[in-house]
Amino acid sequence: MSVKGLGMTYRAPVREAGLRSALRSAVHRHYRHIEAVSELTFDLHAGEVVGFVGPNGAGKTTTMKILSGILHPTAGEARVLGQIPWRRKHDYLKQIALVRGSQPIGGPAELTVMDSLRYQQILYEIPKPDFRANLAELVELLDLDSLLDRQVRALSLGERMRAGLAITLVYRPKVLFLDEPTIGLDVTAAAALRRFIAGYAVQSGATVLLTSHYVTDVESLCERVILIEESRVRYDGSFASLDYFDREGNR
Ligand SMILES: Nc1ncnc2c1ncn2[C@@H]1O[C@H](COP(=O)(O)OP(=O)(O)OP(=O)(O)O)[C@@H](O)[C@H]1O
Repeated sequence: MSVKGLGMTYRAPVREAGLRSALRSAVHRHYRHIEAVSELTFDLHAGEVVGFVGPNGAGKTTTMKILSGILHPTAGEARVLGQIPWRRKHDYLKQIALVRGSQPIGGPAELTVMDSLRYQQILYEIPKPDFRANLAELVELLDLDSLLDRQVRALSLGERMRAGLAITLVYRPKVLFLDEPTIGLDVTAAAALRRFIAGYAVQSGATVLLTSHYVTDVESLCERVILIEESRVRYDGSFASLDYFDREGNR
């Protein structure tokens, strides 16, 4: 994966409070430009697990959305698996995944976990034997047996995260963007998830870019860390030499 001079400026409408301002802004719209990501440059090698850290609003989620093809950047270049992410080629989307801890499962919440998994099988054209093998492995690693016939809407946050990972990983993405995977989880669930991610990365050889505000996640999973502050890369190196968490605490 290579990212060169990546930039993203959002154009957000500005509106003051009150009815008069609302009417005025319907006629004359004013916009504010927000530089979310600026001149971002880094390379990731295949199979690396890299931490992507920084304070709230630094631009981490925006970067992940660009690299997973959800957003079109306003500047710069990126190649992931030899492709330009925002072209959203079917072949590209089949090989990558973005999992957000705040929203681990997309799609209708009325479906059961098993239905959602089957839906992925169809969507990602996973051959039956592969689907069966991948599923069996994920069910065991994520302790999913009792969740398969449950509706997504009725799952707790921790259960939703486990199910969300299975739904994503069942198609074996080669590149995984994990955005705050342990957010809101209790200590035991977070530790189990970290063990799973570490094991999955080694066994699948997937490249993982992971954001987290928790030092334990980054320390236990990532030798290398990229620190982004105010939309720019401030540090790219070993976790051992990073002083961000000492300075900022577990944010
Ligand atoms: N859709 C949007 N429209 C306008 N501004 C946005 C939009 N999404 C994000 N931003 C702004 O872009 C900046 C970067 O946001 P982003 O979500 O990428 O940060 P982050 O590093 O992931 O933060 P956090 O740690 O809080 O999740 C912030 O100033 C945010 O307010």
